[in-house]
Amino acid sequence: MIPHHPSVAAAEPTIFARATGTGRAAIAVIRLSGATTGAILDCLCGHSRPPPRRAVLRALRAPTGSGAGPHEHPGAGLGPDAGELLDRALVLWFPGPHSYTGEDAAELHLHAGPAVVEAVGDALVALGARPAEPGEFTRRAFRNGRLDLLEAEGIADLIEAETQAQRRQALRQQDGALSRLYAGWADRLRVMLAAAEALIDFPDEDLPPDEDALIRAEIRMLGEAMRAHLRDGAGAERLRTGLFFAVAGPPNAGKSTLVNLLCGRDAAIVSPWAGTTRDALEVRLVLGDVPVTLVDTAGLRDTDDPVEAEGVRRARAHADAADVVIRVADGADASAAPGAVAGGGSDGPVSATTGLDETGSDGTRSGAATTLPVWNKCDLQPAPPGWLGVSALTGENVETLRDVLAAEARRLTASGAAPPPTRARHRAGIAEAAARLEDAAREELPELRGEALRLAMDALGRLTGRIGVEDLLDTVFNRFCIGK
Ligand SMILES: Nc1nc2c(c(=O)[nH]1)N(C=O)[C@@H](CNc1ccc(C(=O)N[C@@H](CCC(=O)O)C(=O)O)cc1)CN2
Ligand SMILES: Nc1nc2c(ncn2[C@@H]2O[C@H](COP(=O)(O)OP(=O)(O)OP(=O)(O)O)[C@@H](O)[C@H]2O)c(=O)[nH]1
Ligand SMILES: [Mg+2]
Repeated sequence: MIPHHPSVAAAEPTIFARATGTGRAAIAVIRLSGATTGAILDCLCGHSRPPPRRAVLRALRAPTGSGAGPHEHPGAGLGPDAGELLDRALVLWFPGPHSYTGEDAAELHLHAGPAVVEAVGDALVALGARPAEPGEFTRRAFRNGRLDLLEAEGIADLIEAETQAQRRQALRQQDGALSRLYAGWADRLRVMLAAAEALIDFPDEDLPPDEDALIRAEIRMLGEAMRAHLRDGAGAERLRTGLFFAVAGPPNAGKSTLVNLLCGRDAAIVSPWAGTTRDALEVRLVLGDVPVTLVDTAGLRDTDDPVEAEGVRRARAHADAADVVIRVADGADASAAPGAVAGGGSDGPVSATTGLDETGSDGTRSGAATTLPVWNKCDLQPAPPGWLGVSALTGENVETLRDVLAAEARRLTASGAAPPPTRARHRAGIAEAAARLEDAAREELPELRGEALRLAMDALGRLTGRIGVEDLLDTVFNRFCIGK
């Protein structure tokens, strides 16, 4: 870095970050991106920069003078002298624009010892690079047009994916499926907008009389496609974030015993005394290829104990917010007959497939979509009709319960074949675009219709991160031959 050279000073600083996780590992990958990457590599590798896109073994040496500390001279160490050996590492050089970020970039595949990583990081800082912010490589890739916002989100989801279903959904979005769908809609909008613009510029000529009706029909069809997309999408968003299942019911019903059985470890305290569980206890499991947080809660009852009362309050809050409530009845309790179960909100067992309101009108996920009535201790007393009888003690029917829960998890996260929206941001953007299309279909004046269509396009443009003003000019110009 040469601070006073304007073209260099204007360039983005070169950034670096460890791309692999911390903790004990064999290899640590440090990636670099930015204009001075090549010069930094030259210095580290004793002026023997590897050929592009080839993994080559190099002795990495500290820049001379780096012992003086990182803040001395940003350009220090770019000279020819070799300093202390830091590691023998595999080095990759990705000259821009054919790199992940589109900038000059590199990777250093180091031995993963913390001292090695620290020494190389210090050397990079001494050579004028700075540690990257979270997501900064992908942010640069986006700014350089390597991917759009939706694809960048897909990458984030791919990194987070815990199950194969999540991986498939993320990969599809990373591959541009959602981008292509929205870009196709934006193309259709551009044609409509061009038609509206033509009416403004040439109000009396060129357009057949039924053109107006055709444009309106096309606007309505596109709006309907967007609304169908929104209807399809709640499951995809739930698959991305995972589900919450609450285990609720009266004290001593065996809720904690059941939770331990489902997660396969001794997570919750079990005792023969009612009121054992007070704090809500979360365990993570995978059901139907969906990550599920299972919440064990305090038994629901009236109590004078303020601590237990707070537990009961939290239990109800968890049941209200959960995607599925597993309502456990105490089969050993004579008063546990259907209709006498405490705290579930409604009387008696509720079918696992009723009470669904998949998506609120604002597109948010709804609470307590499903209640599953489970009759525990069926080893003592068989389940009445409408209840799934299980025994957390003997394990009887617990695998059936797991299957039912897995089916419910799959059902709640299902989406249609088309790429679905996977974030609230997508729903909000598409809902906005659909609303502006409704405006456009209503408008009589071409100017106002054009404005509504433009707002719809902006909403789509914000989803991909590209607002296509230039594209719009091109389309009007090309398709309608205005200059003719
Ligand atoms: N070592 C390593 N593994 C990795 C990554 C990485 O950056 N480094 N990735 C990081 O996310 C993912 C792979 N994604 C990548 C995407 C594009 C390019 C790239 O260099 N693209 C160039 C050249 C393409 C080509 O040779 O065909 C380009 O698109 O112009 C590299 C990695 C997963 N695995
Ligand atoms: N016979 C029989 N006993 C069970 C069964 N499941 C649990 N128990 C017993 O019931 C008692 C209560 O079990 P917990 O799992 O602590 O019940 P809980 O619903 O979590 O109770 P709270 O936390 O107090 O609300 C314990 O003694 C368990 O061993 C079962 O299926 N059959
Ligand atoms: Mg308990």
